[in-house]
Amino acid sequence: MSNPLDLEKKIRKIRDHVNEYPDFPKPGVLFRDVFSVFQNAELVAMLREVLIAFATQIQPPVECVVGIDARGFLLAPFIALELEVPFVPVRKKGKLPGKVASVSYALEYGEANMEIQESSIKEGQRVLIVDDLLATGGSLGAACTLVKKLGGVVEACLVLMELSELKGRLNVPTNVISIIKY
Ligand SMILES: O=P(O)(O)OC[C@H]1O[C@H](OP(=O)(O)OP(=O)(O)O)[C@H](O)[C@@H]1O
Ligand SMILES: Nc1ncnc2[nH]cnc12
Repeated sequence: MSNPLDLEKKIRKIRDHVNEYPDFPKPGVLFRDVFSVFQNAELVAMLREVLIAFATQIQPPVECVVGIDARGFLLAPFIALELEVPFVPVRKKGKLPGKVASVSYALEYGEANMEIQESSIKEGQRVLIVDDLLATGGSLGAACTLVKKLGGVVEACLVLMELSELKGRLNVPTNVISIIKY
């Protein structure tokens, strides 16, 4: 595993390769596109290494990694594979088969729903929730609610990017670790 200096260099490189799109998907939003990092296999390897370095610091170790629809699905499996624990998806309403638990959450304008499969988390299981980006905290907050509904214990949330000025971490009832802060 990298020493902290190497890790910082890798984080800077990843940051340099997150493309920014002004006024997407609506005026006033500067969209930060994690997919641009995935254009380059060397950067993907760095991203995986950085995510694992942060996730393995979490104590006690987590027993399950939850990824949030859709871009959390790019990141969470790297961590689950390394820790040799299950990966569990939280998805937008109507996408998951079988019995699901649901929660509604606030968007910038209006409301949305997220779901998790009921049997996916065991009572008392220690969970890490992963997403690409923290903005208002609505998505991470909703994922925390779902994990708790199933009896899981959210040890931490981990995001690659945090839009600090939106103060989204105030809407997340657990420790939030962010790798790149804007
Ligand atoms: O902190 P919040 O205000 O909840 O915003 C963060 C969420 O917004 C984006 O996903 P989005 O909801 O755009 O869905 P997508 O991944 O399907 O594009 C991003 O990938 C996070 O999941
Ligand atoms: N600025 C942003 N860039 C990418 N995804 C987002 N989700 C919410 N705000 C976002």
